[in-house]
Amino acid sequence: MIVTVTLNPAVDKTIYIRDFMAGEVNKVEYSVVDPGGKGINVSKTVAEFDCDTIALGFLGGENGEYIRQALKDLGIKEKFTEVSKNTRTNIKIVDLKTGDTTDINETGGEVSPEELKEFINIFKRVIKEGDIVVLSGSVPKGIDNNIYRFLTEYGNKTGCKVILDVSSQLLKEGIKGKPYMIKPNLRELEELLNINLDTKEKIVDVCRSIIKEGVELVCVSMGSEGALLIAEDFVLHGKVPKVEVKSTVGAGDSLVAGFAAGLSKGLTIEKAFKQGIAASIVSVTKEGTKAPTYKEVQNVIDEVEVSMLFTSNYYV
Ligand SMILES: Nc1ncnc2c1ncn2[C@@H]1O[C@H](COP(=O)(O)OP(=O)(O)O)[C@@H](O)[C@H]1O
Ligand SMILES: O=P(O)(O)OC[C@H]1O[C@](O)(COP(=O)(O)O)[C@@H](O)[C@@H]1O
Repeated sequence: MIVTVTLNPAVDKTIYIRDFMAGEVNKVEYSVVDPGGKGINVSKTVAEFDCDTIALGFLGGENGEYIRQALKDLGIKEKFTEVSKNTRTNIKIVDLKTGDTTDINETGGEVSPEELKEFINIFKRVIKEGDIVVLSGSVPKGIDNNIYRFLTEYGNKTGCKVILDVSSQLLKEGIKGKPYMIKPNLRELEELLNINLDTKEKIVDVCRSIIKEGVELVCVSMGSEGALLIAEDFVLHGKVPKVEVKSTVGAGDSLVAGFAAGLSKGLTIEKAFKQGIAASIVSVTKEGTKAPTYKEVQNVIDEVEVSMLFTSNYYV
């Protein structure tokens, strides 16, 4: 089972504008709406891979109802904790001329201590030995920065593989729980360490120090430059072909999803990584945060070039 946790889901509204200019009147060409939030996007994609998945977290109000119904329509199981505050709406502005995306993310309504307690009880009841647990995204008000450390430690104790895709202080604290894998993008990694990472060697070195803290794998996504997968004794680089970008929103989630789906089906780490990258490539060619299908991913998988950059103690 792939259990996803989205503590701060969102209705993602992606607005397509040609030549977007902040501070000016902009004409919307068209827009799309999707159930979103990082863990939910992962569940949407792994479900396309025929993996058993369940989505957990908080949902409330009209937006919460919309997401619940959308997941039901997609045949995705969920056990979200109902909260009193309406789930947020995140606006994504995609410039049809440049392909650039501007994210306008709401913070998310406050979660009460009782609601948090209920979620934790559900989490403890749902996860089982052998599950892959994906913990992703920001947290709404009312939740401490150490929540992911707690959930990761509980997941480890239960015998799950925990994948953590969060940023800033949440990532710093979460690493202390020793997740199986973290997936920062390059900007998030630089922010975490307050350092400029302008070469692959520098990235590998800092990731190795994170691995020393008890994380097994660090997957650093680098947008159109592909991604690195760093372990104690190897480094893989996945290169991506040039594609027509419709929306980069959810690309990282698709990478995590393709990887998690691969692991749950018993693929090697290298093959799972390749599948994750292929899923992320398909994701950027789709509007909004529409999930890549299994067939679409298999159609591009041979275009992903995965090479070994480093083994044991020398660069190859
Ligand atoms: N412009 C792009 N062209 C091709 N692939 C892309 C592009 N942007 C992102 N990707 C793919 O999506 C992955 C995740 O994107 P990235 O922007 O690094 O993460 P996040 O969405 O978490 O910020 C990348 O590693 C890459 O495989
Ligand atoms: O929880 P956060 O960090 O505020 O991010 C939420 C946003 O991230 C997304 O899940 C997209 O994430 P990625 O582009 O990093 O894959 C959107 O669906 C959502 O609006």
